[in-house]
Amino acid sequence: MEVGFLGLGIMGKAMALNLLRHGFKVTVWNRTLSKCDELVEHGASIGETPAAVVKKCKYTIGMLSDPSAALSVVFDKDGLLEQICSGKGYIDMSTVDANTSSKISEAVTKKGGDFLEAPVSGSKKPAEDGQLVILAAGESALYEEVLPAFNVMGKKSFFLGQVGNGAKMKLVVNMIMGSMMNAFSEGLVLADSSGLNQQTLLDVLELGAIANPMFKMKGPAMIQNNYSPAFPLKHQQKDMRLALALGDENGVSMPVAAAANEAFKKARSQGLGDHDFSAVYETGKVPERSV
Ligand SMILES: NC(=O)C1=CN([C@@H]2O[C@H](COP(=O)(O)OP(=O)(O)OC[C@H]3O[C@@H](n4cnc5c(N)ncnc54)[C@H](OP(=O)(O)O)[C@@H]3O)[C@@H](O)[C@H]2O)C=CC1
Ligand SMILES: O=CC(=O)O
Repeated sequence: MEVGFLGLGIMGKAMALNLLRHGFKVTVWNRTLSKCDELVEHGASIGETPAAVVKKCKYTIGMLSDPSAALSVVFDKDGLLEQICSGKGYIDMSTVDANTSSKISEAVTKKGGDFLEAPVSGSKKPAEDGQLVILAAGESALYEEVLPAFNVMGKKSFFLGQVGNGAKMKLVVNMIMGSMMNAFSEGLVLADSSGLNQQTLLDVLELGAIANPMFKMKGPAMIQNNYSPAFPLKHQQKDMRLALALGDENGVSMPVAAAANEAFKKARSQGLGDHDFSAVYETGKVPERSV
């Protein structure tokens, strides 16, 4: 299967490499074109523009940072709309809101193409290991056609019905994750400030009812102040913002998520946006008390 891939950031690079490793022919494009070089070393071809990629490939996948990037590769000059047509499919795996996804879907289908949104749950390591959870919605025939690619990138794919449902599911999941990360950070600060050993807290958490892979993976790095980015904080804040907007649309009160969003915003204003989202821990630290 020949697949186009737009967006070679933390996730896109790992996902495209997995496709190459499993024998897919992959044509890649990235806004910063030099990021394509490593993929070319692994056998990928380069498309000079999103339109050039779509011209060459029956199926094209997008993995872009946010709604504005997702819209840009579709609607801007040399964007994929210039070449999408009947017989071709676009699969947007970026985390965006349902409204963005619907705009893209309408434009693609108006040109005769097929559209699927397919955001993913799972971070850098699951992307590298082909262990993502794929939350697809849109054209069901396209879903069936691209399952071989999903099976390489993920451990489980869900088909959730009409366009928008994948985006919403992803935002709900990440709203919960971002809120949990803030509770965890506050717990680490409270343990430290009240004279407890943070590693012992991690050991206790690991053995109890709220043990989870995120605490286990992020905790040891956080207490070492290591925030090497797997999931950039700026993207987590974008997801909180979009989830809160979804809450607004549906009249759902979300005070916990709203507080978490404020903490992520504060972290961004402190220059932590490109660090891992666990760097929100820094915002809660108690300054050295003067005696
Ligand atoms: N990292 C993670 O753990 C996870 C991330 N996600 C979601 O996946 C998506 C990608 O995340 P991730 O790979 O971490 O992000 P990165 O920030 O590492 O990569 C973002 C990508 O988007 C491109 N991009 C940004 N702005 C534009 C633009 N205006 N036009 C064209 N391309 C643009 C970047 O290009 P350039 O290289 O030129 O900057 C880059 O390829 C996001 O929606 C994120 O929320 C979902 C699950 C997990
Ligand atoms: O979107 C981030 C993730 O870890 O999932």
